[in-house]
Amino acid sequence: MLFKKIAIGSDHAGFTLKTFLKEEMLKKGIEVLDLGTNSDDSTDYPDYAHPLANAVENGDCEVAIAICGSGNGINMTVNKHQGIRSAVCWNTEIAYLARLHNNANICALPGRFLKQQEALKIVNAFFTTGFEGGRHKRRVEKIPVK
Ligand SMILES: O=C(CO)[C@H](O)[C@H](O)COP(=O)(O)O
Repeated sequence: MLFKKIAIGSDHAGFTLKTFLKEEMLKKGIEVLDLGTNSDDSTDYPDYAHPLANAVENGDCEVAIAICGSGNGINMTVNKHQGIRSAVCWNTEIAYLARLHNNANICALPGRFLKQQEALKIVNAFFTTGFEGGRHKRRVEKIPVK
């Protein structure tokens, strides 16, 4: 694992997977900042996405896991923040490339479409892969709207 502390957040559709992944990260000795939600009662994903993005932007954590039902809404929301590069990761190869080529700092997961063990493999791929730099650095630097 490249990171000692991560943040995690979800809406109601991601709550069960968030709980599972948080426990798995804690077992590995990773510190976890859990920004909610705290039950499967219906919620609005932006209410959890913005605090999660803020935690990464302000340096509380280098990386985070964001979960909603499809992964899309929470991904769209965190990507509104200038310092965030979030990728919806639905398999290990996508997670690997999100880090290697895109230097992604948030792993967005579709909680309603992943089995827990699949999600764990995806997160492990994300957290163990470094940024390749080189030509990818030039491209990543061109992402922000000036
Ligand atoms: O995936 C999501 C956003 O992209 C949400 O988790 C999903 O829209 C929630 O749906 P519902 O209110 O019907 O449980």
